[in-house]
Amino acid sequence: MIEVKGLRKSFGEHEVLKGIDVNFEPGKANLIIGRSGSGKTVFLKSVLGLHDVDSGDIVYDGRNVAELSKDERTLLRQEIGMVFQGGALFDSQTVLENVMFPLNFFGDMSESEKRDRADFCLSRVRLDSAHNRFPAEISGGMQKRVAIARAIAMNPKYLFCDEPNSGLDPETAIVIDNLIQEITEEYNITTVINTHDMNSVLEIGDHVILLKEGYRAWEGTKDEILHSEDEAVLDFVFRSELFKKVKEALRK
Ligand SMILES: Nc1ncnc2c1ncn2[C@@H]1O[C@H](COP(=O)(O)OP(=O)(O)OP(=O)(O)O)[C@@H](O)[C@H]1O
Repeated sequence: MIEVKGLRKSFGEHEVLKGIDVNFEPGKANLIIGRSGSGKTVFLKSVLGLHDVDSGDIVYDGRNVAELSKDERTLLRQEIGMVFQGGALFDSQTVLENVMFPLNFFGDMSESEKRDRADFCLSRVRLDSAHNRFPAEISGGMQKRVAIARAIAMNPKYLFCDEPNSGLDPETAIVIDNLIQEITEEYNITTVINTHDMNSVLEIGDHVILLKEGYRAWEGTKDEILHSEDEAVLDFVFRSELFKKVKEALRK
């Protein structure tokens, strides 16, 4: 579990996160939603330790990040997988090499163990036939699968995904959402996903956190969001035509 308590983060005079409290449980897809500029990326980066925060606590299974030594932070870092926007694969490396990258960097496996692990992760994301191709030679959906395979290579306890669906058609986006959820449940990972995509909320929103102007404006499940009459939820939800239709149908 990841506990976030009273998280505040400013850039100069601009306070972006205004005291956020939230817990992320393992085995669940925890979704952060909110308008552009509401602070989703700053929040994700703050929890990941990529931003120094002004105040608040970030606790990974009892380990308060602020109190960890440099070595303990390095160990924690190895327990975290990340899927960045756009996949962020290395263009000059093959699919297999991309997945082996964290194993080369952190692990102490032999070459054949690393290959076996990368093979396993690629087959787990149902990508068995692209090992020797380069990212530019495969589709956007396949690139996301490679990014997920790389993120789970080190068997992470925590998985962070920043807009994992960006640039994908709706059908492929749902496949990727379901894959992330399956992996989250199967390995009991604490997964946190930033998303703009209301389809994702309907598909995999076990725990949804709505950020608004740096506050946690609402928190609940995908089913609760559909029935919520909360002002912040309505304000956000009714920007999505799909969601608007679903909600109006439920009201009838
Ligand atoms: N490094 C930075 N320096 C100064 N301001 C920043 C920095 N990073 C983010 N901000 C500001 O913080 C606010 C929240 O940005 P953030 O990127 O977290 O929004 P977001 O909800 O992720 O938006 P989007 O959905 O468009 O990605 C914005 O006003 C942004 O300008």
